[in-house]
Amino acid sequence: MGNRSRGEAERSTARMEGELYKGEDYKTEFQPQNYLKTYYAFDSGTIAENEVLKFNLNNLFETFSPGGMGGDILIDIGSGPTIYQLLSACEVFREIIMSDYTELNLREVDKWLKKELGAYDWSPAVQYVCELEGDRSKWQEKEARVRRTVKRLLTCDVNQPRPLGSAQVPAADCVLSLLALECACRDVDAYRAAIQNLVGLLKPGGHLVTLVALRCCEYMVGSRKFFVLSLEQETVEKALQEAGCQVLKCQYSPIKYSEAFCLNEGFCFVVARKGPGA
Ligand SMILES: C[S@@+](CC[C@H](N)C(=O)[O-])C[C@H]1O[C@@H](n2cnc3c(N)ncnc32)[C@H](O)[C@@H]1O
Repeated sequence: MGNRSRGEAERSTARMEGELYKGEDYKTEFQPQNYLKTYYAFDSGTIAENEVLKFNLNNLFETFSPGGMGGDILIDIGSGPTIYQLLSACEVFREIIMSDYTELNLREVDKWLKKELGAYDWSPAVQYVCELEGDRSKWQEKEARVRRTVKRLLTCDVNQPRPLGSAQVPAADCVLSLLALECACRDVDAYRAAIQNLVGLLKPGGHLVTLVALRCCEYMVGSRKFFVLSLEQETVEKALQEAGCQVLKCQYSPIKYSEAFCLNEGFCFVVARKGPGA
């Protein structure tokens, strides 16, 4: 067995047979750099993944352009190692709180916030959003604005009634959660509960913004395969309504990731408003 332990050997055999990681596994098996390389290479990456990112950035731009939604506090839930989701929102919220299930993802974000050596280069995505806003040359100002606006990095678990645990966090004007709930929830009941947990973080009248990969069952991060809950657009809308929200927008696109990385059938980008009784 050379210098590999028996445990390691068993683990790698399990992987070859297609072990599906989920839940707690995120803390040990989800490698931020592999995730970024595969899904967020943008200019130098694969066409399908670029199209998904553009769909996402275009919708975020429409949602958070000046004159649209804005306010004091935005909480991003399941941020992962990424900051692209804040490029439009940073212009219209005073304070952004980011959060993820794993410390490693938060560390990766922190590297970028502090401009540390080895931090991910988001400049192609930043330039793309600046172009949508009308001036591609302002990308460094936007990066500075994201760095100024993100005030806290917290751990979270969407499966808990209080996803941010004991952290003292004011009720939010907006909760953003992109591509995270379908990874975190083991079944539709858990998904419904997670939506309610996120709605609980909002002020009445606040907005929940979410992007869902539809009919997805798994995705790759490096050599690790992760479970994804398969969701239909109707299931997403119904969960939001049951949680006391009014669905204001549900933008469907048939685009897919590259099959080698992720099996899904389309996406929906949803904006919902928390009702007074929720
Ligand atoms: C596919 S990534 C999405 C990351 C990022 N939001 C994006 O748009 O690329 C899924 C994220 O969900 C997080 N996650 C997994 N289980 C979770 C849980 N129980 N609560 C909150 N986040 C969780 C993972 O750590 C990971 O960062």
